[in-house]
Amino acid sequence: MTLTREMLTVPEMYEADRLAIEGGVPGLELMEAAGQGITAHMEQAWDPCPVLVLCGPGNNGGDGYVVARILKQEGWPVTVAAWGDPSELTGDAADMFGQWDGDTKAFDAVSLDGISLVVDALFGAGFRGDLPEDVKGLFHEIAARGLSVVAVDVPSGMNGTTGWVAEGTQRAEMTVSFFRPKVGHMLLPGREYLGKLEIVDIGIPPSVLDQIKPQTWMNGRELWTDALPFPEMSGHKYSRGHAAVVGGGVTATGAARIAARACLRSGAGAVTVAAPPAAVMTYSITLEAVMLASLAGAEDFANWLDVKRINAVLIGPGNGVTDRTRDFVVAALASDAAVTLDADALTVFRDTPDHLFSLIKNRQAPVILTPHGSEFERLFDVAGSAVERARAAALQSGAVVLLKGASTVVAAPDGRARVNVNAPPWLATAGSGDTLAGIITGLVAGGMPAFDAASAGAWIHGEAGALLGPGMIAEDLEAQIPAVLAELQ
Ligand SMILES: NC(=O)C1=CN([C@@H]2O[C@H](COP(=O)(O)OP(=O)(O)OC[C@H]3O[C@@H](n4cnc5c(N)ncnc54)[C@H](OP(=O)(O)O)[C@@H]3O)[C@@H](O)[C@H]2O)[C@@H](O)CC1
Ligand SMILES: [K+]
Repeated sequence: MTLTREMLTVPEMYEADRLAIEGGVPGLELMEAAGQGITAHMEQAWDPCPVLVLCGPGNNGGDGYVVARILKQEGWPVTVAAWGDPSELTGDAADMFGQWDGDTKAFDAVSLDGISLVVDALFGAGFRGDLPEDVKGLFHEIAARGLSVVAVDVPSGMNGTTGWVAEGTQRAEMTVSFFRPKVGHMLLPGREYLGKLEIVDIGIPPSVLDQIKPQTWMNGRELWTDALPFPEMSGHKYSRGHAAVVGGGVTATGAARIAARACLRSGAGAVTVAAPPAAVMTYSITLEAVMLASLAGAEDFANWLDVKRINAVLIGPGNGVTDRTRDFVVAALASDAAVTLDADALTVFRDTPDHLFSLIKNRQAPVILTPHGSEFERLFDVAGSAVERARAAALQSGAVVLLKGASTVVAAPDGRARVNVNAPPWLATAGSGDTLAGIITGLVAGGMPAFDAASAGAWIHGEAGALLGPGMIAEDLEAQIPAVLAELQ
């Protein structure tokens, strides 16, 4: 069931292609099926109209010649323009060019007059470097005329693994790709260039995935619903876990309150805010079901975690970049509880990230780090796409790393990564991250494995934001959690 959520890197897609051919599916059949899949989606979205098919020098161009042939057979007025000399095509693409029975214009001779729709079959998985100047020029003119573009596999210029786009890459209205989505399809900036993404079955047997063993998934309920901590009839509140949320000082209590409530709603049987004594009064008049403990220093905190058998701790929201915050993190990491570190609890280690990582690696219980982009950069010196960076950070730290962004990535130290894309843009609002950290901590307290809890937390958070719509504030999110959980049950 989880099979349909995998995403492939470009090398993995080439491997899928190779294994399918080795298993007896001819490459020409895959290309024919690719062309059929593209035209089927085009015919659903558009009535026959004058179409320009731009064909490149590799197999992406080969797909283009299939599209041109099928559309022409079905009565569409088709113009084909080739980038490079089509007589130099090799392999399946040369074969498909041979089967194209219309004219093929030279790239610099092409006119957009009278054209309504453009098929971009110039470069796909094999693109590297910069777009050629003449391609950029034509793309610019296509955009200026407001013509709709259908991209084959990826908009030409986009990297299917990283989502990176070369200068001049043209936004498509529809992108048709094959077998499984590519990781880059879900990452920015590429994700915004695709238009509607359609994935077509081209006859690659799914069994090739047993050999490829993809490590990246589109986050979604099929991946973790079974591990959600729904309470049992025989359970009582402490059997559902007791979470602690470390609270900030008197002028910064809101973040911990938001997180604690989200935590209680999401699976913890009980939640206590561990507050500095001076702030206890503020917390006590603003919390009801969430309990309160007055804890002066890290030693008291460590003893209390033990006595109360706290099984999940959240530190960070509103905590301040202070020695107290760092001491509380060290105490929490010395306990048996699962630990979520967010915001200031990450930033306090900006000068000593290796110290944090060694504390994480020297414990049994899981740790989840939930940085946004700049918090991430303070701890990790890694390059690449969001998936590559989150994965490298998880490996380096020994923690599950949830890197927040428009495409939030959750990575495990064993190399698995999930990309979450259900979050609406209005979810980027003050306090939203506190809610997310609270949800995750609640799920962990309820017994969910850390990687699943972080994945489910990101999804539930996104779904709650989507239910609310524009104008929502972080305080609203918590009240949506029951509806989202009910939908998952
Ligand atoms: N895999 C599958 O399962 C299936 C794959 N299929 C299709 O195959 C596509 C992959 O085909 P592909 O490997 O031939 O690569 P493709 O994207 O056509 O480009 C290579 C050509 O572009 C050139 N080139 C590159 N960068 C350039 C630049 N900056 N500026 C100028 N030139 C540049 C490059 O030149 P070279 O680097 O060799 O000098 C080479 O000539 C894939 O996206 C999908 O559409 C389907 O048929 C179904 C089955
Ligand atoms: K393309």
